[in-house]
This record gives sequence, structure tokens and C-alpha cells, in this order.
Amino acid sequence: MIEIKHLSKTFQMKDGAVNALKDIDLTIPDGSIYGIIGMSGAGKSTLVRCINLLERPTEGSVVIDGTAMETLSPAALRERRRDITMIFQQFNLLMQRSCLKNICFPMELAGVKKADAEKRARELLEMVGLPDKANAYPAQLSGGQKQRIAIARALATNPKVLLCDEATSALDPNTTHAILTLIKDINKKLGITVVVITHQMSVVEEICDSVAILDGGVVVEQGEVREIFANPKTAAARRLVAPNGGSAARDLSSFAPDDHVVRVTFNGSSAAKPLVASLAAEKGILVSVLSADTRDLSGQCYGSMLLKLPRDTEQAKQAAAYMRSQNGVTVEEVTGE
Ligand SMILES: Nc1ncnc2c1ncn2[C@@H]1O[C@H](COP(=O)(O)OP(=O)(O)OP(=O)(O)O)[C@@H](O)[C@H]1O
Repeated sequence: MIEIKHLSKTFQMKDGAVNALKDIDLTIPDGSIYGIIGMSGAGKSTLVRCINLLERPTEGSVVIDGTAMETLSPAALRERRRDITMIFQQFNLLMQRSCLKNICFPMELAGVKKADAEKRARELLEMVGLPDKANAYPAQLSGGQKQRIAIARALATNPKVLLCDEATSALDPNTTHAILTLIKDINKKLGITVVVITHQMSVVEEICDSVAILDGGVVVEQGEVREIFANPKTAAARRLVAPNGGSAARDLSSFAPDDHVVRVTFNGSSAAKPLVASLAAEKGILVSVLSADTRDLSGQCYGSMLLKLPRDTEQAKQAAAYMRSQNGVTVEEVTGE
């Protein structure tokens, strides 16, 4: 278990102090996939670097399996870091070494015999789906393949924790999906705790069990992904869950005063029953979708839509009543009435 206790990090700069992290309290359970999400500058990288003490906290403590990391001697810390490995957005592979030798590198540092290291490296190449790339060099690989090699290297020392710092941010959506699937498989198969640092809600959505939202160096919300999606309490969470939410509302002045425009919020309604289509099929009422920012999370729908209802008041009322009667749906009139 990783316990981050009252952790603060201040960088002293010539022109003043930067408070990158302020009084962070987080508990990351063993075997979980835990997301830490925030906008650029929120403090994500600083936090992840504090977890493995690449950065020393100014205050507070990082306790991993009962050991306060900041109390370890440099030698003990080096030893401990083999349990907490990391992958990065830019892969950080050694370009002059083959893939096999890249994966062997941390084992060399740990004093593992060459033959044993190579055997393990080949097993890891198999695990990440690149058994034929042992002798290839990083420059000969695609981004997704480079990240697979980086994952194999990170697993070489049998870590307990894998820290992923924007590990898929340089990859296209399909490759991102493939890498996230691999990380999820590794988490399941090996029971490794995974900490995912990202600015993309879609990444959290796809693999994380729990998430902490970081904003301005402070954890503003934390909990199960599903709960945060269902009920984002802070502006920072709402920005991440529905980045376009409300943007269409700013254009409302362009509608006629008798237009009926409603904001429909989905709070865990069934994604299997598309609302606009079922309104048309069951009631014969057609509405226009002005904007939509919804997500399907394990078959449940979250987010909001801006809908223009028919001009006919009776039909508009019927449409609103129909939508209100659905589970997990709230309807709010934004013009008309
Ligand atoms: N070594 C450093 N020296 C001074 N200030 C720093 C240092 N590292 C980070 N900061 C500052 O701390 C704050 C948080 O930065 P950090 O890189 O952790 O954010 P982030 O959420 O990872 O952002 P991004 O997604 O853009 O990488 C920023 O204001 C940044 O300028």
C-alpha cells in the first residue's frame, strides 16, 4: 500500500517559491490501478516523482508497505526503487542498446547474472508481445512498440509498483488502447499496483479503479472513478469529466425566445437505451441535439446534452416529462418557459 501523508513540495526559485504540491493525503491500495489526473501544471509529475523520491518532499511522508521512503539511506533507497519502477511519455530507452539489452539494463545494475538476465528479458519480450524484437534497436520501433519495451524493462526487477507518467500521451488512440490493455493485463496477472498519471479523463475511464483529481497542487476530489463521474463536485472535476459541458450554453442568445432548450444530465442512466432515439420511437417526438458530452462507463451513461425541444409547447412538455421519467436523468430548462 502506498500512503502519501501531508505531502508538500515547494521549489525555491530566484523570483520566489513555487508551491507545487500542498498537503496531499492519498492512499493507494495494493493491486489497484489508481489514476492521478489534472491539467498541465497541476503537480502530477512532481507527485509521481515524490512517490519514488526522485524528488524529496518538503514536508510530509511517502510510506510504502509500512516504510517511510524519506527515512531510507541512499543505498536502501536505491534497493527499494527496484520495487517501484516507472514508464514515461518519451519512453526513455537507451538508443545505443538493442531491445534485449535495454530490458537487461536494470538487471545488470542489480547484479543479476548475464544469462539469467537474458532469459528473463526474453520472457518479458514475450509478455509484452514483441518476442521478435530482441535484437532490434529503439530507433527501429514505433511509439507503441517502444512503450512495450519500456514496460518490459520496468518489469525486469519484479516491481510491486509501476508508475506511468503520461505513458500514452504521445500515442494515437488505437495504440493508447493497446498499451492500456497491456498495463491492465499486467496488473491482473502480476498483481502489480499501477499509478497512472494523466491529463486525459479517457485514460482514467479505461483502466483506473480510483482517481484523485489534482488542481493547483491540491487534491480536490478523490474516490472511485464511477462516483467521481456520477457526481463531480468541484469545477476541476467537472472540467475533466465534461470538458465541453456548457460551452453550447454560451450561444443560447442565438435561439429564439420561444425555443425550448433543456440541459439533460446523465447520472448513471442506462447507455443501452439512447434517450433521443427512444423519445422519437416511443413518443414520436423529435428533438435536436445542440451539444453532447456524454460518456459510456461500463454500460452507464454520464455527462450532459443540450437539446432543443419542439416549438409546440405541449410536445415540449411531453418530451421533458418523458426524459425526466428515465432513471438517472435530470432535465433543466435553460430557455423558454
Ligand atoms: N524542478 C522544478 N523547479 C521549479 N518548479 C518546478 C519544478 N518542477 C515543477 N515545478 C513547478 O511545479 C508546478 C507543477 O509542475 P508539474 O510538472 O508537477 O505539473 P504537471 O501536472 O505534471 O504538468 P504537465 O502535465 O504540464 O507536466 C508547476 O508550476 C511547475 O512549474
